Amino acid sequence: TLFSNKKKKRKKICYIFFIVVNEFCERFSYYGMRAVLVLYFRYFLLWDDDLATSIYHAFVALCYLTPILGAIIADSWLGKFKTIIYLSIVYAIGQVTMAISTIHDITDANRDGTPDNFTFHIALSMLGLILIALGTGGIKPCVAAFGGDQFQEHQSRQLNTFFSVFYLCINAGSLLSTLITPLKSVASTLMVFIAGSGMYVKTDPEGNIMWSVCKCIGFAIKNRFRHRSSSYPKREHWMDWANEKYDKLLIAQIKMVLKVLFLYIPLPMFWTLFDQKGSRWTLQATTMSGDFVSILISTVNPILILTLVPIMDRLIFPLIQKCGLNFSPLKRMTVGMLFAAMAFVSAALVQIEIDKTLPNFPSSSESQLKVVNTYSTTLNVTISPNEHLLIESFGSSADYVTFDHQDITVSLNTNPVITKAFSLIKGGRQTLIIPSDPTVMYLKEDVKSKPREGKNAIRFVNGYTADLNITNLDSIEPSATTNYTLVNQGKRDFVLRHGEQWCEFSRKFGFGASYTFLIPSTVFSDDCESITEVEDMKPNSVHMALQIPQYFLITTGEVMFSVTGLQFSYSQAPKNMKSVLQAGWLCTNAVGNIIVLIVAELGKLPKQWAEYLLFASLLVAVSIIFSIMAYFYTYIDPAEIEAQVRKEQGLEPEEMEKETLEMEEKDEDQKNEQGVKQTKI
Ligand SMILES: NCC(=O)N[C@@H](CCC(=O)O)C(=O)O
Repeated sequence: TLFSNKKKKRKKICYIFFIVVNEFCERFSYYGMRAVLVLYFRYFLLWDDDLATSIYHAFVALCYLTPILGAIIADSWLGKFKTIIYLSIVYAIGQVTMAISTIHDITDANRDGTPDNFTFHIALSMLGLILIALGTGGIKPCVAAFGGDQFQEHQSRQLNTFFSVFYLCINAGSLLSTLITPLKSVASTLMVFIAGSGMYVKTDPEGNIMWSVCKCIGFAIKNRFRHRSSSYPKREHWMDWANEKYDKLLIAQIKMVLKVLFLYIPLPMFWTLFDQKGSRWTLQATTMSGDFVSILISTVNPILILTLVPIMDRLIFPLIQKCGLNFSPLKRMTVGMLFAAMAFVSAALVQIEIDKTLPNFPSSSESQLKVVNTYSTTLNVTISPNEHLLIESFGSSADYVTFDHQDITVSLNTNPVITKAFSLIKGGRQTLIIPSDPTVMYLKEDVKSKPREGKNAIRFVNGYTADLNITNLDSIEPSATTNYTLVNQGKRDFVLRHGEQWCEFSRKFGFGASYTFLIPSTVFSDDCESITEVEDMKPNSVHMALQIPQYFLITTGEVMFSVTGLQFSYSQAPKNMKSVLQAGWLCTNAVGNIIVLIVAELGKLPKQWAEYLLFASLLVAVSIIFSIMAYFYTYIDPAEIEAQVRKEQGLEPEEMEKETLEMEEKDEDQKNEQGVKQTKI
């Protein structure tokens, strides 16, 4: 017995391996593609930030809504195994379609590097994304439930370990996806999964279960309405009004599912906060300094998951249990929510620090102006009605001057005095450039927010007497100013050229600054030494390491909330509705994403830290509601309830046989475990 049990255990580990490796490959492909999706929208399809972000979130939401479809197909029609195979093929076709949509040569007839027919590329990429959402979402609830199906009812400890390992694989896949291309993994997902085919425990679909569930619920509601008069005796549960027509077992199963789905109502709020990691927190990082921005953003969550899941599973949870505390799944989920709320409090504190260092940007009714003087002498600049600035040659005003009106008149103390009227941009920042010929002074628009991704915005004013060529920029005419170019942090070299003359200058950049470089007429004679720099926006000074606590807190919350939620959804679902409940669980994630979309559309509170605190408070309120709901929830053993109902109905011999077999196996396992313990002693 000992030998055969060991063999069985090894076999189980082997086919569980196929399932978790399958999940690893699938997540690897999904996250790999997702990581470059916004960049594809921005730089290939040339969409603006808002559209790119909205379509990105809509895609993520769709990926978490399609599980309903996958679950219906699996539980009612194909079974989980075939659903995973078929939808993986859909997924692979989606990835290939997406890959084809990125080949600009297909429509680039004039070979200028940009597609000629954007509609074709947009249509193809949208088709690809829909297929990927169908594939990834469709197989996701089935893989988790299918993995769970490989365990028997008495193996709850192993089942919990499975879900932890499953979650580890999700995050290992997402971590590695940042390093290797996603396409290859779709094929390997399928191959790995099919390789284990002969070993899996495959439960058969039980007819169109979702349709039966809907009809049964519909009948219960109709019947209840028909018997609304107080002369009819009340029933224990409103679903009992379906008793007249439907099987007691189906009614009992629906009651179990509805009970859990009701509990899910407050859960999207967790995902609303969680999903802002990729939006608000990423934006926060762009206003901070530190050279690990992209690595931090894409890898810190999976790295922490890989570390925290084993620590929680092997150390923290057993320790809590040893202290005699009952840390039930629903309590863990509540604590997980509180951790996420703390993460947002931490984000708010970091934001307050950042705000102290941010420039004072104009409000929507204000205008800001700075003056740059490239005239040969110091100038006295008067801006009506009462602003007086003394500006050295090749210097600038100390900071921006804020106006609550747009029409200004500028006077220079030249001989004769030069006066010119300007109209400023409402809510904008501008620089008044005074060139070597001050009569042609002009306004140039400045950046009014921190440059993207911690980059630096730079531009040049040509005070030289002829056209100049600067590395990577178009030629600049005398007295003109270039538009801003974004440069990365670190040392950058620029070569200035006019005909045969040239000189080179280097500059070390930090993060998120903006500069205007003033090129004097002597630039070639002093080898670029005389180029002066005007700091339009200071570099970021709050270090990105300050974001680590918020990432740590939210990931701790995720481990408590999400891993437990997965296990809970599986263990509380009746056998024929395991994938449906997994899909319900994933839908909480979809709703969370949709809320993020709405919040992004509605705009922000004037102060970002206040928005973070608002979200933290909302989640605390929701977790209180959830803990009250959880208090009234009684954990069930779906198999036991099903067996009881069957018993009441009179068991069929076939089922009785199956159950006896399972009981015998359970006994065998227990005896074996005791045997192993005795041998160890
Ligand atoms: N760390 C992110 C992560 O693991 N995300 C999961 C979502 C889990 C869930 O919704 O239950 C994933 O990508 O599968």
